[in-house]
Amino acid sequence: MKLILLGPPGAGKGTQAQRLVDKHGIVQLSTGDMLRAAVKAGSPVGMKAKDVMARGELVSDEIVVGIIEDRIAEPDCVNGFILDGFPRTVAQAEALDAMLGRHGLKLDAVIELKVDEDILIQRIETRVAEMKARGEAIRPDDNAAALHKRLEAYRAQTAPVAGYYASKGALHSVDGMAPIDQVTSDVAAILEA
Ligand SMILES: Nc1ncnc2c1ncn2[C@@H]1O[C@H](COP(=O)(O)OP(=O)(O)O)[C@@H](O)[C@H]1O
Repeated sequence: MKLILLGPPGAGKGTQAQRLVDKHGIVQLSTGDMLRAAVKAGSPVGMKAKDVMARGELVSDEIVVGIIEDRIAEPDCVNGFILDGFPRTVAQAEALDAMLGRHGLKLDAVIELKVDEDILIQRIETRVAEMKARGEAIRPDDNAAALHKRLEAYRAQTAPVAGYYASKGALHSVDGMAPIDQVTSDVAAILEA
């Protein structure tokens, strides 16, 4: 199964992706996680991405497309994957179509988690407070200024990606404001259809 989860920061993509991983035995490919790993490792990609990410802006399409193309060719992706945080621009979506075509792969579904914007800031603040309470490291972009930028980047660059898939008849929307288990069953219903 090959899926895309779309939605703004704080929409619950990570939570739902983890449940899909457990249920279907597929892998979660989060470009955010991969980029944070690259930053931590101090690789050339990480060095390019570090400051851009901390500001809450988007890393170049070229970098993330390259990362995803390498990753989907790895053996653990044979059962399928969930793309989380990618594609984040229409150019990335077009590059993904081309790369899937080259690998003879096809997406099963694109699922958008729809959430009111005012709730997002609140959710992320709660997440940060919980992580702090557990003594976990806070992401450098989980501060008010970067968060504002991330939402702005979402509106300007990523919201059009939903339109891109909608125009191909591939987009399914789920109410991301519903309780977590409800979102999970709404997603499951789409995948079973
Ligand atoms: N597909 C992508 N294209 C460009 N930049 C990306 C992409 N995925 C992740 N990033 C970078 O990593 C940061 C964190 O991404 P992510 O972990 O998905 O966070 P969130 O969805 O909570 O904003 C983004 O703000 C951006 O700088």
